[in-house]
Amino acid sequence: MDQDNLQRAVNYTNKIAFPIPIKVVVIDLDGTLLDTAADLAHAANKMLLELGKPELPLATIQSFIGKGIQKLVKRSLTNSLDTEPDAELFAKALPIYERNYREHLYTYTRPYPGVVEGLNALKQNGFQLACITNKAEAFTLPLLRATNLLAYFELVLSGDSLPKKKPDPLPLLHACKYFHIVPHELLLIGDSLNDAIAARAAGCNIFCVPYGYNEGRDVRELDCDAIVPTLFEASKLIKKVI
Ligand SMILES: O=C(O)COP(=O)(O)O
Ligand SMILES: [Mg+2]
Repeated sequence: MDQDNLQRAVNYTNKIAFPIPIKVVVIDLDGTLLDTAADLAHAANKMLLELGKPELPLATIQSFIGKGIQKLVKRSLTNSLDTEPDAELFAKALPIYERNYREHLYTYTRPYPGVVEGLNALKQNGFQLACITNKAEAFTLPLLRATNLLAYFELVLSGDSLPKKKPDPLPLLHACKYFHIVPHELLLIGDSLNDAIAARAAGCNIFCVPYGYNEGRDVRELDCDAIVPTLFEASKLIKKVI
């Protein structure tokens, strides 16, 4: 299946029976609910400018999204995925980044096509909804509020809500306890390896969207149950169990 078709049709990557019986749907934020890359990149380039460093292209910064704000700052400072920046430089850069991001949190940020329709369909079909993101809570809640998405979610877990974030299974296992369900009754919908690894480690179902970030890699590399073009299409692949 080529990229264009991937954006249009469901790609069943796992030979399991659909619709999958599910009780709770957990949805990732950056790259799944909201297209946040332009505002995240704007703050990163403002930070680089203030530090006297060269700006980076949007596509490069987009590939740095996925493991939270601190990692995004480290990656932007070093222009690489895994190099540690000088500790002093990082300590100086982080508050600059946070200030710039706070000031332009939702200038360009919008829900992706099919998100609102998908959330409405999931609610109508009786699913309980949660949002689990690696984004810091100080940014998650204002963003969900500003885009009118907050009211859909009974539980919101951010990157700093618990001692560990995705790809660790802890946030998903925490959600299972919160909703009194077992992991296979939970479906995570995400855009990246952090979601896929966390879901598999927790024993949850996982769908991926092809329009997100995935740290710059092809979404077809991920171990997931289906690649769904929109949240609305995802809602047709699960059935509510009591
Ligand atoms: O904050 C990030 O880097 C990614 O956040 P996400 O888990 O919502 O994709
Ligand atoms: Mg994401």
